[in-house]
Amino acid sequence: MKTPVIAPSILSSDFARLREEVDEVIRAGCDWIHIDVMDGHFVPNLTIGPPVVKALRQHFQATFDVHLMVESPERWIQAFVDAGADMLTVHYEATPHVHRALQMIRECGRRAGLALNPGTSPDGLSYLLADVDLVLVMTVNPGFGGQSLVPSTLAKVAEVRRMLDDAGRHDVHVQVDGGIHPGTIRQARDAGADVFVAGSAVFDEPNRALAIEALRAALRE
Ligand SMILES: O=C(CO)[C@H](O)[C@H](O)COP(=O)(O)O
Ligand SMILES: [Co+2]
Repeated sequence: MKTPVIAPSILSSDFARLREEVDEVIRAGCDWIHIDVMDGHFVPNLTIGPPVVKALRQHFQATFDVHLMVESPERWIQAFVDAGADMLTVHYEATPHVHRALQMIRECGRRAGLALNPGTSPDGLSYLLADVDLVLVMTVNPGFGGQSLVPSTLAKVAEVRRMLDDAGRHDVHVQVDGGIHPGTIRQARDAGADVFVAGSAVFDEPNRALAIEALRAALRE
């Protein structure tokens, strides 16, 4: 089984203290920093753009996992690469040119992720298995933190892991995002996920080290 990756989503952090918030979760032992980019079109919320990623990159060497919830993400790939993203995840539903978007990310020397909304079938993934380093199975509808995990998405996690295994792509990460906390993380792991995004479960807790440890402890149970 792959080593679990804990990726706090800064969407739930205090944006007025963003640098301190990121510093705190890195010191608390998180693995990646998950950055939610929303454009007000693909999802009904607006968040972070390349300047904020660039500003954080001046201070941190951690892995920046950039989740692009934007229409036509291919327009933004170069800007986020230049800003310091290590991996970029695009939504299957956000562009008719998803294969090209994944190719562009890899041509920039970055890891490419493909995200599937709760209502999206993983069938299309079968044509993209060679082009992904990560599959993000959204466990909530994208747009906001603090939602409850949609239970039907866990069967999709298992299906995606099976497709990857059948294709010999054991190296590909399966990420879950939304509603992950100590009470749900183990189910997601048992379904086949190895990367766990957690926003409110980390940033709504006063002690972030304890919050991250609670997630890891739930995985060990
Ligand atoms: O992509 C996202 C929302 O679209 C966030 O990463 C996700 O919602 C994390 O928040 P929480 O852990 O509080 O559910
Ligand atoms: Co996200």
